[in-house]
Amino acid sequence: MPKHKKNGPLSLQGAVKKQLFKSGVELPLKVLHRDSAAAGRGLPAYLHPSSLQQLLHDGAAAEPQAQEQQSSGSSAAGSSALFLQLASGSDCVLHARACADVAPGSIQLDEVQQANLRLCAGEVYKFSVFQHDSSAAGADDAAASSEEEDQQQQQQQQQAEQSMQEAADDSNEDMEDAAAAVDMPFELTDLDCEVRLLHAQQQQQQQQQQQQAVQVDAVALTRAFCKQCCWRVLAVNEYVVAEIPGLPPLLLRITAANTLTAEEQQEALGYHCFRGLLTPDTTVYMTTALSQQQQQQQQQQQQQPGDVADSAAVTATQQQLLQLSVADANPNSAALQQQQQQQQQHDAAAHVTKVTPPVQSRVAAAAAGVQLLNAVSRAAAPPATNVVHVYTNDGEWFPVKKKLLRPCIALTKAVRDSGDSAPTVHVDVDTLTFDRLLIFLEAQALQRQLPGFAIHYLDDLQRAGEQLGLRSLQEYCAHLKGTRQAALGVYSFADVQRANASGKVWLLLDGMVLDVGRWLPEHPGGAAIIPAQSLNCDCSRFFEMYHASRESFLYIAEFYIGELVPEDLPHVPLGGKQPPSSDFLMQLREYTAFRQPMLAQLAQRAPVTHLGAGKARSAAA
Ligand code: HEM
Repeated sequence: MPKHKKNGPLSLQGAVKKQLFKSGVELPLKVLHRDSAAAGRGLPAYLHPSSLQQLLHDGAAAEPQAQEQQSSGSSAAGSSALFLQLASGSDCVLHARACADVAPGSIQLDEVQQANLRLCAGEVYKFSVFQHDSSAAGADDAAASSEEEDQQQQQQQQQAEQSMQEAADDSNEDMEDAAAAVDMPFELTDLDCEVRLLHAQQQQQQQQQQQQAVQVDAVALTRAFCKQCCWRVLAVNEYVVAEIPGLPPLLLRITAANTLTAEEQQEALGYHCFRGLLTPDTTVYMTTALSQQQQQQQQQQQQQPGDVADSAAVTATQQQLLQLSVADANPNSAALQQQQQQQQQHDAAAHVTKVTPPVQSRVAAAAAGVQLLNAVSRAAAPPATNVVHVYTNDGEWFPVKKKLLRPCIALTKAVRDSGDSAPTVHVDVDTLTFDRLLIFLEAQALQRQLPGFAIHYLDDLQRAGEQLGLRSLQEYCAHLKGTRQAALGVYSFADVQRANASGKVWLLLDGMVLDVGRWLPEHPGGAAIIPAQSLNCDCSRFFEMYHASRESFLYIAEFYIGELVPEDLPHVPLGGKQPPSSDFLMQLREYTAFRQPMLAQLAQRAPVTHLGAGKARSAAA
């Protein structure tokens, strides 16, 4: 079971999701500037206690979701700390506290907070209480919570509260309260930060004269960062300014955030994490930032065959990463000692050279203004085998989870490929259309609201659906265009026989009519067996015999074109020597609940009393 089952990421195209998510009371607040260099870095946003109360309590008559927010926020009321976000939706989440010195109706933010939220001092913006939408977790996480999960969550929460207690010092008590305010919503497993000097240009000029970069101990930096940000919500591309005594201020940019482990990510569908809660269990990776000019130089170096060794060395520096848990911010912690021991063992085994990078690396780091010492690389991810590498007709490449592509029946072979490396397919679809197709697939897989594509994209999308055998997309586009024909029908046995005689391949499976013609070349059992054995009969028994797994059930919806008129059922010969088992039929019906609307319509219509060819056919959907 995924560790973060209920506390998954805010995922699926953050912007879209944020719009769907109603955020309760929206309070206009005027932004007041606070000089962080003078007041101290890493302080929360401050607002007047009355504003905080308004945010928490004015929404008494709000919608249920908003009320839920009130209750989650009310625990923060006592401690006068909470998480806020822009009402219009923002990735960055503010940790805010009440302060009587701030004028009512305003909020005091330092320059980093303003930059993160793209706000100008003196302007008025609407804010609301932030609440993590746990329903946005991956599809696999969408299931209702079982007792076991609840217990696990309680345990996790107790553990977290305990470690929170341990990690607490005077300066982060407020942050704990704020974390409690959103009921421990979504913990980060790991986070990547890119480091540079805050005042890079000025510093670089000085360094150029001195020909050296500022040397930063990655361990000390991580400790400082974690101490400042523990129990705060951090978002990708958010900036944090960290200070280490004796060094100029450092600017950290969050470059990646994950609430699932690498293995869990492999499994999860539609996982797009862009923010989460930093906890004592989060692993933080640090790397130096390369300036644009350096990146260009690096690319040029890589293009020159003779310089391969040099460019590799520069890349290695860029990849210098630090892995350190927040809990290890305490130098005496057992975890740190254990990790150091493990690291020593690992280094001895892997012959990792750290601390002193090669000369080229030092030059690269110097240009970025920072040289990280004691950096350790993130373990390389194993090659993914659960993806298909899809190349679009304009040369773009998408690694897509096999599970997500399953409804694309034209890709069945690739999806079912069980080789050691991920299969590659080329599709005659352009990048933008394929991107939209993926959004559709993801919404469909996660049972979310389907995206409302603009009318001018629909033709391309419909064609892409046809290309990839994605019927649901074809139908959806037709539906959006308002030209949807009666896609599903009620067919007589004679209709089916006639279709098969005309070269189509229509199967009858427990009363369902399935058009599998275009898919035959992709059928894992081969293209020949179905037409040879299963036309013009009920193929339920063959289906049961040949398909040991239930995977084949998952495809049926893609072929479903309607129902056989019930009166004809007794006249359809059975394929195979005996009828299908009742167990099989029960399972089949469980997997084909999509039939229900058609069956309900059939139950209401007047019975047909003869086998009149074509007469039974009626538009049903
Ligand atoms: C909508 C109709 C069908 C679908 C979606 C379908 C799907 C599949 C799938 C996914 C497999 C891979 C093995 C598995 O998952 O169990 C498979 C294998 C196979 N199918 Fe089908 N199938 C269909 C109809 C049929 C019919 C009607 C026949 C026979 C008349 C048939 C014969 C086979 C055979 C012989 C294999 C290979 C079994 C093996 O290697 O053990 N299939 N099919």
